[in-house]
Amino acid sequence: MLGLREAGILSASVVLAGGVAYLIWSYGPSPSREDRDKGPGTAGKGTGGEEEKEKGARRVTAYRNPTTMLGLREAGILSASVVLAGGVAYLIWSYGPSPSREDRDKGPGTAGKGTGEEEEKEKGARILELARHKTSKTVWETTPCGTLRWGNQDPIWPVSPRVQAPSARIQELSRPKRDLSAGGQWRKEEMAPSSTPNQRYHNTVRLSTPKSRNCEEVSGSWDVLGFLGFFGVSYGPDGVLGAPQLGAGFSPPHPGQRQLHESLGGGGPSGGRGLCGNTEIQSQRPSAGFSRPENASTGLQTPPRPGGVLSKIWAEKGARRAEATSQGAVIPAEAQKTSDKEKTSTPEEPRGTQVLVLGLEGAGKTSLLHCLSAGVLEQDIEPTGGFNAVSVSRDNLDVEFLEIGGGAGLRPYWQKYMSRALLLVFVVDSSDPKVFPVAKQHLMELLSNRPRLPLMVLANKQDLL
Ligand SMILES: Nc1nc2c(ncn2[C@@H]2O[C@H](COP(=O)(O)OP(=O)(O)OP(=O)(O)O)[C@@H](O)[C@H]2O)c(=O)[nH]1
Ligand SMILES: [Mg+2]
Repeated sequence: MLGLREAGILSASVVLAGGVAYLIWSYGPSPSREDRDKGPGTAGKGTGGEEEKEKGARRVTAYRNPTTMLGLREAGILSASVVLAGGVAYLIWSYGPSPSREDRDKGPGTAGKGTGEEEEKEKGARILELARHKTSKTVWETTPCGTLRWGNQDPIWPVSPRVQAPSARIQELSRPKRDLSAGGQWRKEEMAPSSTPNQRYHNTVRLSTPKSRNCEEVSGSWDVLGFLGFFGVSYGPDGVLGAPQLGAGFSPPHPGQRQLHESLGGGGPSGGRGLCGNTEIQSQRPSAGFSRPENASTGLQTPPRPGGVLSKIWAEKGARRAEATSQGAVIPAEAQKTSDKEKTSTPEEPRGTQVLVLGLEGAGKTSLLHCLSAGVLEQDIEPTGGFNAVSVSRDNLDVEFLEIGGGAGLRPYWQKYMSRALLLVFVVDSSDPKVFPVAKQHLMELLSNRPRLPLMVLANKQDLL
């Protein structure tokens, strides 16, 4: 009516609001060049019946989509609408992809119909495809190497045949460790710094096969009685430690050994050449092992030497056993009371069966216990952080060798164990004369409370002299 159709305005209306007339229109596709050439008034009318039909069909399609209707699709506007507010018409649109070059060449009105529909179809097909239920992927190859796979596969990494068949070393480690219960039990005990002697934390450890210098050729299995006898610890008739007795056939003492003995105030060297290094030991003391003796009534194959510490241990154990038998008590219960009795007993009367093994750090206390329990000298020994114990059991005799670490932080605990000791074995590294004064000082302090305690000074590491 207003002749605006040739300008591309599809519809227009006049609105009267607030006394003002507004002309509101919406754009449509521009008239074709032919229409413009034909002049105003010709466009939109059609040149023939077919053309009109075609335009009518196009219009129907265009009205379905506002952007198509307004002819804005070619400008990249996907949707648009006209809003009338406050008497003003606003054209609101949103941009979309620009028309392709082909669409632009084809001219306005052509884009958004042929190719747009195909595009829509394509998009719809894609959406349908994405929405379709996927079949589960059992194996997804994500790396070119093919070993790493993700998905519902069973093994992520192929199991190595080495794992499936354990090595000989693993099998060896998994085997039960040597059972030393026949001769002696090795107990590694850890002691908390604040603990008292009665508060121990036992942690029983079986010795594994040690990677160590083999002492079999020296001692076979050590006979603890022979061992102590060899080192010549003895009592006098009054119970006072007598002069050390040398085993027959021992080599003359080394000068360093004499120096150690004199430094410690002894009257003469004690002989011997170390724990596991003297072949003469074997000849002097053939091993009796830890096996049960034939004579179960005495418990010993040969009685200990009269006057020695072992004869005292033997006599004391025999007396206790007799006493326990008469009172109907069992020996272990009696042994439990020993510590209580010791508190009231005089220091000059040792009541325990504990051989206390003391000495400065690195002297060889743990090595001694190893030799006693396993008959071998362990080389990779860690410093003792608490204490170690070896129990040597025979029918009538249980002797516990108790080592307390020799580090400076543990030496204050030494004195606490002195009351239970039957014998003190003080181990000294005889290859290190520098430590002799310190060792002597500690030894004197220990003996100040138990001057009559039997003492054996073990000059260790003779092989290094
Ligand atoms: N050459 C030689 N080395 C020895 C001998 N006895 C012990 N050792 C070594 O001396 C080192 C210390 O021995 P340990 O038995 O740990 O000494 P320790 O007295 O228990 O020391 P702490 O536990 O720290 O108090 C270890 O490496 C032993 O292998 C010996 O007779 N000769
Ligand atoms: Mg030790």
